[in-house]
Amino acid sequence: MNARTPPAGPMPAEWAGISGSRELIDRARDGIMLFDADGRIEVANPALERMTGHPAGELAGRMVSSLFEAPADGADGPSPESRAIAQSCRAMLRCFGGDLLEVTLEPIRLRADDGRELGGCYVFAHGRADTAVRDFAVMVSGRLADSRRQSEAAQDSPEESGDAELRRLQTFKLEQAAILERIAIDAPLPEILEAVIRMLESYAPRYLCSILLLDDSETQLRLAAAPSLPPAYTAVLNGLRIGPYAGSCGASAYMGRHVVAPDIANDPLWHDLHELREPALAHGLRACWSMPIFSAAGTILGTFAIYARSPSEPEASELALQHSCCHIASVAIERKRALQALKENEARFREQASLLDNTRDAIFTRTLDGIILFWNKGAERMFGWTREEAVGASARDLLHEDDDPVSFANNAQRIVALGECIFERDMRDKFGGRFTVEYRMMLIRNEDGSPKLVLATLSDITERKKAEAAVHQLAFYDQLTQLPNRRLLYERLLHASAVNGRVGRSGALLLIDLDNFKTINDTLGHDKGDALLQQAAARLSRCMRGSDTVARFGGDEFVVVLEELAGGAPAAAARAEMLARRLCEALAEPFDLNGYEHLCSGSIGITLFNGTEKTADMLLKEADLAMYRAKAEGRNCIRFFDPKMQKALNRRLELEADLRFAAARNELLLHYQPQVDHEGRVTGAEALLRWQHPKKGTISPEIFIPLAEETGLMVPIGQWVLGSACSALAAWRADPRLQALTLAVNVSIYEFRRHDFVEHLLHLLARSGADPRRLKIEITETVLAKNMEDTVEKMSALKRHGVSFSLDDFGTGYSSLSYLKQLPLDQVKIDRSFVRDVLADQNDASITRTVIALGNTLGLEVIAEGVETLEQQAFLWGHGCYAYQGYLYSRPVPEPAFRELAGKRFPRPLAEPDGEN
Ligand SMILES: Nc1nc2c(ncn2[C@@H]2O[C@@H]3COP(=O)(O)O[C@H]4[C@@H](O)[C@H](n5cnc6c(=O)[nH]c(N)nc65)O[C@@H]4COP(=O)(O)O[C@H]3[C@H]2O)c(=O)[nH]1
Repeated sequence: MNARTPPAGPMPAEWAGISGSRELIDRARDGIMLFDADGRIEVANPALERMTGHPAGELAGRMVSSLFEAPADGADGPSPESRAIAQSCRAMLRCFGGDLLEVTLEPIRLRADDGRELGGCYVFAHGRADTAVRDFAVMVSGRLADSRRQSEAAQDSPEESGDAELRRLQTFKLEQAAILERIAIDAPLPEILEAVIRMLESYAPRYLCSILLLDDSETQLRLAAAPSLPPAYTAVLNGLRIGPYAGSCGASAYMGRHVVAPDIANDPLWHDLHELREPALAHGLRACWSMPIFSAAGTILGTFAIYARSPSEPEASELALQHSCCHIASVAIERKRALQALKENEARFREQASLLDNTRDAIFTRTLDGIILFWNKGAERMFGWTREEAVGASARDLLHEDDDPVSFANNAQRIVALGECIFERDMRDKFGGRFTVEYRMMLIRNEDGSPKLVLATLSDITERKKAEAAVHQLAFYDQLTQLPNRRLLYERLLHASAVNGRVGRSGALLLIDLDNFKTINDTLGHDKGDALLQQAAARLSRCMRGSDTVARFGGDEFVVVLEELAGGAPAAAARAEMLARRLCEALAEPFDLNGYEHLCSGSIGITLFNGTEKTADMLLKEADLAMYRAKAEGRNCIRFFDPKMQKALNRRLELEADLRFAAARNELLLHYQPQVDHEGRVTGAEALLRWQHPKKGTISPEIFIPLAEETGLMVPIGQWVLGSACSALAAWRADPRLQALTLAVNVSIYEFRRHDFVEHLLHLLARSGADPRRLKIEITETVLAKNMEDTVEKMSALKRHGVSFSLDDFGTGYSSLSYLKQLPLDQVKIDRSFVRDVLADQNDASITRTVIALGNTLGLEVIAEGVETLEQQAFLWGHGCYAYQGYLYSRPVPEPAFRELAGKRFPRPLAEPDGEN
């Protein structure tokens, strides 16, 4: 545009050239007026009349300025003289009746080539002017100028040039529509951009155009379309850096505005751009006007450049065309990018969905009402419903959520409240198959935070649950009877005592022992023993209520915990006894052990509890004591624990604790009781263990030996005894009075059974230097009862080293005498219980005689213990027993006293007493 413009002349006749465009102007939504160089209105369209309320046709002929108040934005008034092309502004329009209306004004000024003012066109809009209308108005105005030029040059008839213009314009519009259609059908972008360029180039054949797009780095422009520009030039143009002096396009993209280089050869923007400028000039490109292509959001997408072959500046019409092309290009680029983004999103979504399909878990989404929206392959596999069947269906129906409506409703509430919840649930598939899942629900929210939908992830944990159940079964249940085992019993007992203590209720613990079970196992075999335990367990369970527990405590012992016994202690005891009777009756029914009928009974010990002051162990001990009382009192009976038992129990517990350290504290010692022959000579001694308790004085072995045997202390104590006896024997070797004596030592079955008993004893003998031939081991019949082979083997091994054996308490056991022949014994000992009444009791006398005869027959020495009187001695002597031990000679004494006794001669038995039995 030439700035040195001469004053405007009269209204040119060329206005008639727009007559063919009137229809378009009249139909426009925005107000349009055309005015001459003096500012007199020539044309005002109906939209403008509607806006201002001026009657139709009344505006034509008025001065433009009469319609305006001062401009609203404080800029210069929109008089034709003061407005530049294409600068929109706010203006106040004076309406019919005087009201003011604020509008957006798009002014377009028209000048002749010689700079004369030709008039102008104003477009009024309430908001932003319709770009299409604006472009159109600009174009019409531009065409007016062209038309005037042509009429001046050719003096053609105005109607003809107006028609030609209208045809070109219609062609342009048709092409524009065709391009929009191609955009709509998603034709390739380069094709569309090229069509946009061709549209302009065919409308204005003297120009060549290019479209460059900003690359991802936003620092360079890439060639997108330039069909008519020479390839040698476009090759250099491609990759143009943007910047303030980077040619028309580089500067336009950099500054974000229209940049005009009227003469490339002299333009400062092109000055430093030799590599581009030279080829441009070489190919006859002299002017370049570049316009940024904006996105709807206002960011720069690229540039649209028009090249002219002679130095020039754009006319209003050319600017309008360029603007229009930029607009179409922007729509095409943005739509293409949006479609591309959509496609990428879709691809990403499909990829994510296929990832979801690869998981083993079932994943689905549903609305808050339960309508399924998404259903992955895992869900198809888990539930058997295909995606087509599931999407749109109700989760309630598909997943049988009504199976447990309460828990489901609770979880649905929880998820809305907490946003997430996890629970385990049994489910059913389409075909009725059942399985267990870990069900995770997560609430997905809308952007405003309101609940949108629920994402559910379900993992099948059926196998894990089974494995857990199997582990639990192994850990807490007895495998033979399937009853709770000892560990679970302790837990239940703990729980029962805690609950009962809280609510002030009583409970009872029953310990049931099957009478003579060991005999069944030993005589009938383990399979029958197992069958008996299984059937007994089933019978006991049948007598129980749901709240009670029957457990297998081990071996043939069962424990019952009665948790909820109503009433006080007496009522609870009565109830417990009643149940115990029922249990006894149940056990009394004959058992069918794989075809073998067996009658059984049980002994039951009961203790009551109602709080936690007694531990599970204490309760079990109490029931155990009561059960032993029941057994001692004839089996098949029921006994309650009473506090006296408790006292005894306490004493026993204390003693046990003390006994544990007795050897270490040197509280154990050996006493020696002489053994005498029929000549009255001391032949040996029996070593008898004594416990010198620091507070309780001497404690009898008859009290502490059974305790040691029960508590596992017998082995270390027995080892101490054997060690001490060996040491004594070794010491005796040096004393002529003692060196020929034997020393009898009691060995418990618990010591004898140990696999290394022989080695250990031989080691003690060797270490001490004692003569094995002087050591006599006293064993009881219980040693013989089990594993005869092992017993014979051990005895024989020791015998080979000179150790001899005496059978203690002979006659008191139940064992058959026949095995005596198999044993490498040296001596049998008549139990002192027979000797005591041998003169008074016929039975004892005859047993004593039989034992002596048997011993003699087998070639074994017979010794009698507990000989207190000369009469007893005489009886024994008279029936062939020539060795004695008893208070008649001496009580067990400490070693120094025994040394004295060893040299002593006791009176020999002279004759049998009168009145022999
Ligand atoms: N009424 C009466 N009693 C007499 C008479 N002569 C001896 N006695 C007692 O009879 C018991 C004999 O020992 P036992 O039958 O082996 O019976 C022993 C034995 O079974 C066990 N015992 C003692 N010391 C040991 C030991 O070191 N190891 C093992 N395993 N058991 C032992 O303790 C039991 C009791 O031992 P003690 O109390 O020492 O009792 C001793 C002894 O003091 C008598 O004329 N009249």
